[in-house]
Amino acid sequence: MPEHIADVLPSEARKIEELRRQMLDNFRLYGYELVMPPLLEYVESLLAGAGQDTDLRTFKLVDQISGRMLGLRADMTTQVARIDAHLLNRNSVTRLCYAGSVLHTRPSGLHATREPVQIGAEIYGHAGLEADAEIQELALASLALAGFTEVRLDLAHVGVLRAILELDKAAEKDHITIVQLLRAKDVPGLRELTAHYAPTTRDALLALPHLYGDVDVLKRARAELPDVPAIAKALAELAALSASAIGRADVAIDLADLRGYQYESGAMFALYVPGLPNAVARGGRYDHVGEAFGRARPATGFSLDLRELARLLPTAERKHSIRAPWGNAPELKEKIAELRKSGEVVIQSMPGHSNEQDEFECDRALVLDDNGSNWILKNLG
Ligand SMILES: N[C@@H](Cc1c[nH]c[nH+]1)C(=O)O
Repeated sequence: MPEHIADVLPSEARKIEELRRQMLDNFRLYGYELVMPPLLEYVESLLAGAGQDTDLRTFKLVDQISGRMLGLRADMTTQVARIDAHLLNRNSVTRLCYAGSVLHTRPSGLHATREPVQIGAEIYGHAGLEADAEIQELALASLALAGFTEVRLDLAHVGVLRAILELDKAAEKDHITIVQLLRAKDVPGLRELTAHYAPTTRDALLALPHLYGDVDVLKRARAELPDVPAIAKALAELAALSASAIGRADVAIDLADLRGYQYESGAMFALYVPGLPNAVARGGRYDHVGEAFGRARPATGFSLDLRELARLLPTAERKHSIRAPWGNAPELKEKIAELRKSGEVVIQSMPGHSNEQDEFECDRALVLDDNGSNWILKNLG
């Protein structure tokens, strides 16, 4: 097997599948419609509106039919945005959800898989914070379904850095380097790069790595960052979103968090659970991806990797099941069908073999009673 590619064996597969069903069912309760974008498509449409990171993470191959370059999806969010922009052509609010494998050319961490199972939900057509708040609530509800009670919500906002850069042409030119330095929290590097910038820009950029902590950070940010409408608006949005998460997660603000800086255009969040240093779920606003498909639509959503989440959960208990003989007798077949209909797992033994499963534990057997006329259940001690 290639590195960071692996089979998913029964007990793990069961955990992933159970989570997938629970989360999709919950999305449905909020009115999200399921879509299934293709595993691969032309690279231009796959990467439309996405950043350089997604490009580097995307496996590419040549299409034998068209001779054009195809990409294997590394993130389903842009595909779902394309579906909203091109195919649905609705003007009102559209809620879409999805679940499927994505592929990464390189793993995102030491133990990360290169084939995550991505699940997520997106809202199109509403620019207000209500949509962001619903997505945030859905992401938290998804982790609650998986059994995580201690969750930290980190909030960030693309608008803050963008507004600072707009104040200074020199800084705008160094945009990509600045993002890299901020991501690495490399303050000395940042100090060197910003030495010749206007003092307000320099001070603002150097303040960002320190603007991390509980919601009081927002007050500090108002005092330390330039007093321009775009920054005030971003900070107000973060205040509102942190208020809507109170009681459901520990909220932290991180104004230098740019790890998901791909297509995002507004407030972003990351969810953390104990035992894992990386975020288990990410989301945020990305209003400009639709434009790349010719139809600007406000957009916000979140996604997470079910494989990674399942890894953090204890092994699922083996399901109690019933062992039955193999046979053609109508009474036996009828009895087995009846038990299965009632939700019991009935495993018929193949002649000459015993059963071996990771997932099921046969605690009962279907046997003929003493008269040899009725099929009854016998407890296996
Ligand atoms: N797909 C993004 C998260 C996201 C979903 N919708 C908007 N943002 C990611 O994997 O980081």
